[in-house]
Amino acid sequence: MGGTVRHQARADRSIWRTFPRRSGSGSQHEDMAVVDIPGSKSITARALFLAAAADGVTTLVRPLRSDDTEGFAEGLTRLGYRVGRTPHAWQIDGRPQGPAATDADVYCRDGATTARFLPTLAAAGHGTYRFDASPQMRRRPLLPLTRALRDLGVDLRHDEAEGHHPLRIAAAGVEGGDVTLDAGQSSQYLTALLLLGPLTRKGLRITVTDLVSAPYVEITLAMMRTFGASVRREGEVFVVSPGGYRAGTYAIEPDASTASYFFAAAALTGHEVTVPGLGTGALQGDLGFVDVLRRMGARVEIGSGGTTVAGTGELRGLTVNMRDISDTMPTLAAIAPFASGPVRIEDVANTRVKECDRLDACAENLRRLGVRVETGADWIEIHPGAQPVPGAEIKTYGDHRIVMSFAVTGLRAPGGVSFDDPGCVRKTFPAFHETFAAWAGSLR
Ligand SMILES: O=C(O)C1=C[C@@H](OP(=O)(O)O)[C@@H](O)[C@H](O)C1
Ligand SMILES: C=C(OP(=O)(O)O)C(=O)O
Repeated sequence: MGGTVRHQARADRSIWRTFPRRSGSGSQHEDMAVVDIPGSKSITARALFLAAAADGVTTLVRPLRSDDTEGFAEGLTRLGYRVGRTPHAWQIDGRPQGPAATDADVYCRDGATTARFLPTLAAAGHGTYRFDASPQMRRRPLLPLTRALRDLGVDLRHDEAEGHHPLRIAAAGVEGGDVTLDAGQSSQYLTALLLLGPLTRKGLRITVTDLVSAPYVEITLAMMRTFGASVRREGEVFVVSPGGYRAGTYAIEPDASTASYFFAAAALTGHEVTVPGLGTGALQGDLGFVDVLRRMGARVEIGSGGTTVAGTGELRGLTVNMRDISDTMPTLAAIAPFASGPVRIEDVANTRVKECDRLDACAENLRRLGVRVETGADWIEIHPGAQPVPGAEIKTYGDHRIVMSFAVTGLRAPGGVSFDDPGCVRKTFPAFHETFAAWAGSLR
């Protein structure tokens, strides 16, 4: 897709014209919307791994259908697993079959969950497996994980750059035992090892020296238990028992990081949005983004059936630590120019090793929008100015979150925003532009 998509403030029926006044309880908003958000990428990826590793046929209900998860499912097919699809469910047969089970080439596309989780599934098998990924994913690190796998006796070689794809594994099962891991750059290293634990002969005892994105590990632990594994945490040590996984039926909840764009847009424009299926009991830490919006002045209700965010006309500046929810850092950076004071986001060094260097990408695009911004090794500070934000072409760096975040900015920028690569949203939300434009257009 070329640079044809544009998200723009509406001059005729402006969605940012006036903010409803807050008074009393309940909703005073004329403008209400319910948005169905596609399934969680992180939960779909884990569910695919767990289903493949389980002892029978598993049905995944409402999996995310996007490039990352299609790539994960294709990877499983390459490794000899049967994946059946209907529009709303995928069925995975947990027994790899045919020659692919012992000799396979897997292409992980842009997906770090695929590129980091699938090699550990392969390591638990018996055969020769080669993994490669897109240029974007090849640049992203995985050395702490591959080092830990080698420490556990896995015969693993990086074919080109040490600690990066492509890599090959001559697998003969994993005995298990003690291993130490630094997950200060990515929690996905720890998730990959945890998922492997029940497939080893003796189980795993993983000592973690540092950890970012900790709520993603909670998702992993919860889902492993649902699939019948025994795992416990003793401070910095994670103890996983052998015994494999049980097949079953698993329903995927909506993606909380994706929902952040709609929540942020509501807070920014003074409208109200409800995302069903993502409420109390949700597994994903990124739902915590609504607490940031609440601190800024939005009204937030998290109920058993879903979450509602309503803009109040107030969008206060703040300082916030986003170590646990850093996928929503660009969402906050993109609405920060409209806050009443500076917005400082801290402890997000790992966002520099995502699909792109997100601190630099946010700073670059905010500057294109005429906004003053400063960055450091692990922080960004955005200074709203007195002038309106005119709009700009956004440099995406092939990063879906840069596109989806700055689409929100476009709702308040009279000149709107356009993108050099709008299609990169395919990674997690192929229908983003249509869905977002239709939703924004429905607001009065
Ligand atoms: O485990 C997961 O599904 C994810 C963990 C996070 O990555 P890091 O742990 O690398 O921060 C997050 O950014 C990514 O989108 C998904
Ligand atoms: C960082 C992300 O993806 P991943 O690490 O799974 O490729 C993301 O979706 O923002």
